[in-house]
Parts: sequence; C-alpha cells; structure tokens
Amino acid sequence: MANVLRLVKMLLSLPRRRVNGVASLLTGWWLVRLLWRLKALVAATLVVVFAYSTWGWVGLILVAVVPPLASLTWRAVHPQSHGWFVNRLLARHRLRHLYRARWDAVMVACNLHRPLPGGDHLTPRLVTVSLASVGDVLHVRLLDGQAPADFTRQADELAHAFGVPDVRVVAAGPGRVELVLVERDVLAEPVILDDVPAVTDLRRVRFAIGEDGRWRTRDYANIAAEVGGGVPGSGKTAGETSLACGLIQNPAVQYVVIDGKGGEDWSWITPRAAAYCAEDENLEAVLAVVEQVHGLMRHRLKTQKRERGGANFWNLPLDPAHPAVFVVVDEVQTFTDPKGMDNDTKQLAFQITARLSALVKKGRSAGIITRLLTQKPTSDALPTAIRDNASVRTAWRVVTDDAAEAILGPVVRRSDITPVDIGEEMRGVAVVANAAGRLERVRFPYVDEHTAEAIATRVADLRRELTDFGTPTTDAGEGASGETAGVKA
Ligand SMILES: Nc1ncnc2c1ncn2[C@@H]1O[C@H](COP(=O)(O)OP(=O)(O)OP(=O)(O)O)[C@@H](O)[C@H]1O
Repeated sequence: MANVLRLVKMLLSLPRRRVNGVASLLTGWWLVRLLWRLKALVAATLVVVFAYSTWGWVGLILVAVVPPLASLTWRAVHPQSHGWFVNRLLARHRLRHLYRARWDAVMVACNLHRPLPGGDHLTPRLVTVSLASVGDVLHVRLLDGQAPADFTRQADELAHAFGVPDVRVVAAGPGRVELVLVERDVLAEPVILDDVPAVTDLRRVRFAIGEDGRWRTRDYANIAAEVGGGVPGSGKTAGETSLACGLIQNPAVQYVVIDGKGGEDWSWITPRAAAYCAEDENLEAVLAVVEQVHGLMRHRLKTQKRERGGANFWNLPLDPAHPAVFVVVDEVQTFTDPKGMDNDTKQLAFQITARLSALVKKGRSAGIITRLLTQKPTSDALPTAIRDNASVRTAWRVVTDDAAEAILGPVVRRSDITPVDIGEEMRGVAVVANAAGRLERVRFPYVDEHTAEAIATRVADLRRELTDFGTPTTDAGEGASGETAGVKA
C-alpha cells in the first residue's frame, strides 16, 4: 500500500506532459497513435499480406500490377478527374510532410506569429494546400488582428524561407489569405488553344489567365463598355479573337465587328457576325453599322419594359430572340481621331464618335456591350467621354506611362504593375484591373485565325440580322448592305 501511495505521489509530482507520456506507455495508446500516423503504410502492408496469404505469388503480382493499370485506364478514360485526384493526393502529401512540418518555424522566422505570455506563441493556421500551374498555393487562416498586408510586407522573407523565387499574397475573403509560392512565371509561355469551349454563362466569361495560373472571368452583365490599347503587335486583336470564339457559340449572343484597320484580321468571323465592316476609308459604311446598333439600343430602351416586362436587359432571361450584342471596334482611332480628315469625313467621324459614346453610356441596360481597341491610346483616339465610361480596361504592352494612364487611368501611376514593363516578346500579356480594383498581369490565350474561322463556320447557323430584333433598317450608306465588299449587315 505504501508503495502504491509512493507511486501515485511520484506521478502527481511529475510535469503533466510526462504523466501523459507514462499513461500512454502503460495503456498502449502510443501504439494506436503510431498505427494511425502510419495508416497508409499499415493498410498497404495488410493488403499485401492478405493477397499473399490468399493467392500466394499470384496475389503479390496482382497487387503490383492492378493499381498502376487501373490508374492508367482511369487517366485515359477521364483525364480531368484523374488529374484532380492525383493533385489532391499530392497536395495532401505536401501539406502534411512539407509545409505543416515547417509552418510554425517559418511563421516565427518571418515575424508573422503572436507571442503569448509564458514563452509560447500563436501562428496563423495553414488550412490546406492546392496545386496550381504556377506553384503550390497555401491557404491560410489569419490570426485575429492580422490582415493580408502583413503577409505582403513579409513576402520576400516568406519566399526565402520556402525556397521559391517569389511569394504572391492574395486576399481570399475575410480572415483568409492565399500564399502563392511562385516557382515559374506562367505568363512567360503562350497559351495556344486549338478549340475554345462555348460560353454558357455571360456572368462568368473566361478571358485570360492570371499569374497564379488560374483563369480570370468577367461578368458581362455589369459591363457597358471596355477599352483596350497597346502598341501594334502586342496582342489586342488576338486577345479579342479568343474571347469572341467562346461567346459566338452562345445562341443568345450576336457579334458586330467594325475593323478600322481595313484588313482581314476579323474576316474569320464573317459567317457568324450579325454585322461585319472592315472599312477604314468609307466612313458612311461604318456609320451605317453603328446606326443599326444604336437603333437597336434605342428600340430596346423604349420597348423592353412594355414588351418583355423589365427595363434592364440583364434582369430578363437571356434568350436567343433577345441576344446580348457585342460590338467590337478595332483600331477605333480610325474613326474617332479627326486629325488629317477632310471636312466631310470629319463630320462622319463626329457622328460615329457620338453614336459610340451613346452606346458606351447607355448600352448596358439594353444588353449591348461595346469594346473599343486602339493602338493609339490618347485622348484624340479615345475621347475621354467614351473612355471614362468604360468600366473595363485592358492595357497590352505600351511604351510610355502616359499611354498606360490613358488606358488604365491614374491608378497605374501608383501601382508596381504597369504595361510599360511588358516585354516585346510577351505578346498577349496585358494589365487589367481585377475584381478588387487592383491591377494584375494576365495572359490572353491565342487562337489562330483558322481555328477561329472553323469555330465561326461551325456555329454560323446562330447568326441573325440585327433587323430581326427590331432595329430600324438604315439607308445611311450603300456600304451597309451585305453585298458591299467587307461589309455585312
Ligand atoms: N496571346 C498571344 N499568345 C501568343 N502570341 C500572340 C498572342 N497574341 C498575339 N500574339 C502574336 O502576336 C501577333 C500580333 O497580334 P495581334 O494582331 O493581336 O496584335 P495587335 O496588337 O492587334 O496589332 P495591331 O495593332 O497591329 O493590329 C499575332 O499574330 C501572334 O503571332
């Protein structure tokens, strides 16, 4: 009895951790914990033992051959789900064995912990890891009182601690942050598509890939107009082409293209375009097309509520009988910059600019989205009345800060990210404002004109005349008729 009392006394005098250790040793709990930690190994061993004891050597051969064969078959039949599963396994493995093991030490070393009285400390919680083409993404729950900016300040230290060239910090919602461990610049390589999926939801239209390797989307229900600019050959037309290839596959979308270059950059869309005009000199033809779209806008604004039950196009169901109309004006400076024009042409240019300005200002609730592209992003080429009403701006490579500001606005002067830094060889890379209003670099995918033409031909039966939707016919110029070269309306 005295011995038992002595033992109890001794246990009570031991520190709590050591008591737990002794209890675990005596009850065998340590064995359960060890087996649980090594559960994958234990399960594999049990399968091998079972196979061998049941089928002998044949069982062992089956165990060695069946899983890789099953995996290969799965990958061949459904590569997406196979890739997803493998990535998940890999991400879990890295979370447990690579990142969680070092997380506390890294947080302390980078001063992102919070010391507690008594020498202990709290660290932000590493919730999970996902794999992106740019590198691993760590999903972190912040400590109370922390903000993503605390991590942004320590991005350099984090990059050194994790042994990667760069760490990008992305706010991922209240109390959450994502650390993107950048191992490669995904924007350095072109993204070439040999087909483009149809856009089914105009509120989530994929348009480019961000620096984390993920697609960026736009909500076209909230966009009246876009402006885009960049030096010749920077990728404006190609960027628009890849976007159009997805949109034209939607029966509730019609496309109008006016190409101020006067070339064949957009000829691929002819089979599917409700109106196509590649005139750089016959401004009457251009005005005729713009008048048609403007007429459709006015018609919708005046009749939509009475005929369809709502004044705002985007509150009504999307319907091929009432399609969203995308109007692309490439090299818009051809029509808006009056320098060097004779008086008659100036008059036409003035009318075109006035109509475009009205479309930009009032088109949204009529379901008309105007997209203006220019290689000359100055106030002559893009009148401020138009530019300032365009909520989405895309700057491909430009060479001056003034040009960058002309497209993106004054925000670019305060940002580390600027289209002036885009290298000449990085065609298709642009700077856009993300949903939070911050500038970011993206890469537009590239679809060659033959692929684009094949897509347009495939869905040519979705093409409708603008006059089918209540647009008054126009006699503004002979160039507006379908017979005139380069014009189809
Ligand atoms: N996203 C891209 N990925 C890879 N290459 C691209 C991309 N975009 C454009 N390019 C390359 O750059 C070339 C020029 O592109 P594009 O015609 O779109 O330039 P642009 O800015 O519209 O020029 P311009 O103002 O002279 O019309 C393309 O023919 C293609 O070779």
